[in-house]
Amino acid sequence: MSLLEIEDLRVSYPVKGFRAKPIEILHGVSMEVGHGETMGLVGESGSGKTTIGRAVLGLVRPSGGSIRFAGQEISSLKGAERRGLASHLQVVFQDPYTSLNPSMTIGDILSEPLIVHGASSGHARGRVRTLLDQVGLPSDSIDRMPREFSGGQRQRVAIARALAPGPKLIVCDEPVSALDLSTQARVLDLFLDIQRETGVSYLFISHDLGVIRHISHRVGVLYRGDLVETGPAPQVTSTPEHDYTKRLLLASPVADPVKQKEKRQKRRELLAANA
Ligand SMILES: Nc1ncnc2c1ncn2[C@@H]1O[C@H](COP(=O)(O)OP(=O)(O)OP(=O)(O)O)[C@@H](O)[C@H]1O
Repeated sequence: MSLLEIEDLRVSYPVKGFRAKPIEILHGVSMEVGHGETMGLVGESGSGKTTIGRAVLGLVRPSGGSIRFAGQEISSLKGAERRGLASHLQVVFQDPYTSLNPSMTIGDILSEPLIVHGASSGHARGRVRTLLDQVGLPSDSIDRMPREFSGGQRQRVAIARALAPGPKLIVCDEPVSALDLSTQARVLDLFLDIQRETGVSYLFISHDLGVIRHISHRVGVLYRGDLVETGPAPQVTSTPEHDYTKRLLLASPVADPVKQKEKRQKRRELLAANA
């Protein structure tokens, strides 16, 4: 049994206007995330990646299908039952500038989820030091404010906060796209190290095929609310089967200008063949 099993997931959003019908964003998505696995979810803006993450986190109610976590149906959980899941299911958002409370110290930001789950303040303080070490931040960060940190360091704090309750799965929603390239690489490596140490699973959302290739064991490609291709990361990101994935691959930038030119030509040919 996989840790997360999503089956025929449908989500619709309301549309403003008298008698306007809700618009369906996800049209029956099925996918799984195994224990200790990273499932990468890639697709262009508006394809519904974040909506899948929000449905898993209980932030949006599906109009159909099921979401099972560790064997339990969670799509209709509410109140205390949903809150009880929080220690197993965490999230890291895209923007490290807005996701941390600017008026709290790093120590308080990291202690909060521990104290909510019943830890004493002494125990929480000790655990915070371990978490800071785990994400590569100095222990004196504990008394500092988020504004004193760079974007990459703030994202490390956000990762530590997600790790605090010892989750089984972290939904990572574009967690490196607000960072510059070298910081991206370091934060991605941190995600990999943490997974090796803790066995946590990731549902890793990104529009960037390069990022997805680097971090994922398996990849799902989302196109306009449908999962059009799923498979091992090396296969999907180098020899994709679906035309949309081929276009996505040819649209991703490469450093070598000759290769970039070849890619542009292949992309033109593919588009012409499908015109
Ligand atoms: N709360 C909402 N109400 C109405 N429509 C929404 C809402 N949230 C998202 N949408 C629409 O649902 C579609 C999918 O959005 P979603 O954020 O899931 O896509 P995405 O693939 O994550 O895109 P991006 O990479 O730009 O974040 C978009 O057309 C978006 O405008």
